[in-house]
Amino acid sequence: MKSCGSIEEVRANIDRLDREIVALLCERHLYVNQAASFKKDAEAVKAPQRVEQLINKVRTTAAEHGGDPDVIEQIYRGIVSTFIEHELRLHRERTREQTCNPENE
Ligand SMILES: O=C(O)C(=O)C[C@]1(C(=O)O)C=C[C@@H](O)C=C1
Repeated sequence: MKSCGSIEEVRANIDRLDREIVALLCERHLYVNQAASFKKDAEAVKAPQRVEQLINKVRTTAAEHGGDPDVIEQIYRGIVSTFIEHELRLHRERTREQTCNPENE
């Protein structure tokens, strides 16, 4: 990270990083969508043990980068709970499609 000489330079760097972060979040979202199709019920979608495991991993990664593990944990809890909500909706829609489709009877 370089030291900036103006707020414009700071914001240009934030914008540059946001483009990368959003692209990575979009790729992450595609994998989360795939995860939903491997799950049987809402409990499996929530996967609380996996959430705690990944929180521990991102806390470690934050520390390795000289970051603040508490801030990163807070950000990730927001990301994962948003994905869980989306995954639950996807799962409900798929379950409804399967029960309503006569070919599945
Ligand atoms: O790993 C999974 O099972 C996922 O569905 C992905 C993910 C995530 O965003 O990382 C989302 C929902 C689960 O609560 C756990 C993790």
